[in-house]
Amino acid sequence: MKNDIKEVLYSEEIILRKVIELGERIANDYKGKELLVIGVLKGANVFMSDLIRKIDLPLQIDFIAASSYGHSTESSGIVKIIKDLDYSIEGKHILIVEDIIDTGLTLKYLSENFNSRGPKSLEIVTLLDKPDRRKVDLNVKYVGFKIPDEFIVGYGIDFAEKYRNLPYIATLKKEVYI
Ligand SMILES: O=P(O)(O)OC[C@H]1O[C@H](OP(=O)(O)OP(=O)(O)O)[C@H](O)[C@@H]1O
Ligand SMILES: Nc1nc2[nH]cnc2c(=O)[nH]1
Repeated sequence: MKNDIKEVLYSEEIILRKVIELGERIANDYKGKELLVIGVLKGANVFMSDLIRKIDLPLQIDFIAASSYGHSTESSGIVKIIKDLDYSIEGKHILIVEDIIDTGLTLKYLSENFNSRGPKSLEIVTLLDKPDRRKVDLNVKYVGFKIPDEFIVGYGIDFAEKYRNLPYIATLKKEVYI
C-alpha cells in the first residue's frame, strides 16, 4: 500500500492538531445546546470518530451512507442514499461531518434532504475542502484544510475502497489511478 503513495500531505500529528482545533470551536459554538452529529459514510468514519472525542459536550451521533454513482475519480452528481438516518432530526441542532468536499453535489443533496426534515439548525464540518472543484454553492461553517485539486487518499478516504486505513492523508502516484 505504501508503495502507491506519492507524498504525505498531512501527517497524523498535523491532522490531530486540526481535529482538536475544530472540536474546541464546535464545543464552544454549541455550548448549552443539544447536538446531533451525523457522519456521511463511509469516508467520514475515521474523522468523525476522532472529532467527537474532541467535542467536550453531551452529544448524539447518527450516520447516513451516501454515494455518488460510479467508482471513478470523478463525481457523477447523482447521489444515492444507501443507509438513511436511524433517528428523526426534527427540531435538533445538526452537524454534518464529511471527510472531503469536492463538487459539493453530495452535500448539496444531503443538506436539502435534511432541511426538509425540519432541523433547528444545520451546519457542516469537513476535514478537507477542494474549493476549486465546486459546482454548487454550499455554506460550510467548519473547514479543516483547503486543498488544491489533487487526488488524495487516507484517513478514511479511499480509491476503489483501498487506503481508508492509512493514518495520514496522501497523494497517490498517477500510475495507480490512471
Ligand atoms: O463533493 P462531492 O463531489 O459530492 O464529493 C464528496 C463526496 O465523495 C466522497 O464520498 P464517496 O461517494 O466516494 O463515498 P465514500 O464516502 O463511501 O468513499 C466523500 O466522502 C464525499 O461524500
Ligand atoms: N479518494 C478521493 N475521493 C475524492 N472525492 C472527491 N475528491 C476526492 C479525492 O481527492 N480523493
